[in-house]
Amino acid sequence: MAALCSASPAISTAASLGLPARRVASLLRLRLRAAARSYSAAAAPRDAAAAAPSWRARRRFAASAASTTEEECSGVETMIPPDNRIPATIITGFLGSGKTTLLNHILTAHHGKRIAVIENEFGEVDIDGSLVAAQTAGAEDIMMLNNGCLCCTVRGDLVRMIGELVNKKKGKFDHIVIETTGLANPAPIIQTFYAEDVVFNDVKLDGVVTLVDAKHARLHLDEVKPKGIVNEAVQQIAYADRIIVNKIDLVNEPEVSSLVERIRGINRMANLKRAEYGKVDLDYVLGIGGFDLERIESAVSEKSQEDHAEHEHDHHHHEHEHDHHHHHDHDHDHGHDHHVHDHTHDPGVSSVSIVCEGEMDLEKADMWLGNLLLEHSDDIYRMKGLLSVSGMPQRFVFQGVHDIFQGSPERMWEPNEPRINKIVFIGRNLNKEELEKGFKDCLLKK
Ligand SMILES: Nc1nc2c(ncn2[C@@H]2O[C@H](COP(=O)(O)OP(=O)(O)OP(=O)(O)O)[C@@H](O)[C@H]2O)c(=O)[nH]1
Repeated sequence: MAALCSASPAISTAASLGLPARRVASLLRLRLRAAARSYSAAAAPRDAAAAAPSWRARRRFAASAASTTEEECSGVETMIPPDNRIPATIITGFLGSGKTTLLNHILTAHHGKRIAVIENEFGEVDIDGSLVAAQTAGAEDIMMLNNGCLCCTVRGDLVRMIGELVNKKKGKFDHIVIETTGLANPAPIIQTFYAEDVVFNDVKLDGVVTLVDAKHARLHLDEVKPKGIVNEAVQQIAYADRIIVNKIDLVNEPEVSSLVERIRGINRMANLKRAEYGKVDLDYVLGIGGFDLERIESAVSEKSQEDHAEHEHDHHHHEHEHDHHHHHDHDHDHGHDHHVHDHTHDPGVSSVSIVCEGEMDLEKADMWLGNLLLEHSDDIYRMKGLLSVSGMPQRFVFQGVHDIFQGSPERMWEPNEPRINKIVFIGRNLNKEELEKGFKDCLLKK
């Protein structure tokens, strides 16, 4: 097997490299194994300058996995190397949910960070007055993207702007905040951070913050779109690391709770807070490391444990709701098999978390994950996991966004620590039973 020789955890974007399907299939199968090998066989960079070329190398995982030989790798790496790139936060949320209000809160608060802002106002020529005020108050630089929506037409502009910021102003700001239009699907914006060298080498995605309008969100979430058209309100929640249910002054407590439950059905990985006028602690939205491997545990641990139990409840609840909304026109057997029902109707966007004890067979897990992503990467929006791999003294952590995959061994297992494997998926048409079976089939048989 060809080995990846990279100092950093491996990232692959096989499909985005435009490779033929068969080649992509074999490359995807190398993900876990190559990531594990790159870790154990390569030397850690000592500083940011040394780290820079390896970031490039690891994103080109698919290409280098095929061309690098095992003998070229040397040294032993014992931890995930530091990432000193400039963090960037994406603020998203439906029209009028409070994105600009949150941005102003960020810019006017005392946090000592110098923030550069990229604002995507669809079709608008000028920034609104409040933002100008905020600029005076705190923003290091405000750049406008106003020729279209970030998620479709202006990705090139975003890349150019980030490049410009980095080239001309590096050292003058500590954080980039990107406010998207209310109709943006965050996926292509997230992918920009991995797909473009200009961005990837100097800037890292810190997190996706999604504002949800407590008063109007349900309307947008329930909107049935024509086949093949994404519901942006759902997508924005699905990709979030942090969710702010905003404008709670406009609704009563039961309304908020039912909305929170609905949001949890879509995304169980994100933290969620309720707010008025976007007023949240700044460390809730900045410096969150939503895509950092070393923070995987917090995304998949207690929350997913506790969510796991809740999920069962939600699952029933949603199906019940679904039945009543869409099937008045035929008789409904409420006593029928739960699982059969699951397969006959589109469950939409949801989260699935799986926890199991035991040791994973790396070959099997690699094959399973490779095939899963090959067949379903369009539907798997985000994924995070922590594995106990047979023969590996460290915990193996990974995360992915569609076909982008990043994984690495992390800290050592403690002597008496239970060997638990956890994986959380957020995506469309997720089949929990199938995923659970596939994951558990990768366990080493005793
Ligand atoms: N009552 C109430 N109004 C709010 C709250 N947060 C924001 N608003 C108001 O809601 C309106 C829309 O807020 P914005 O921050 O402009 O929302 P946005 O998401 O940036 O809007 P678009 O850019 O048009 O998508 C403004 O008039 C805000 O003052 C809140 O918590 N409660």
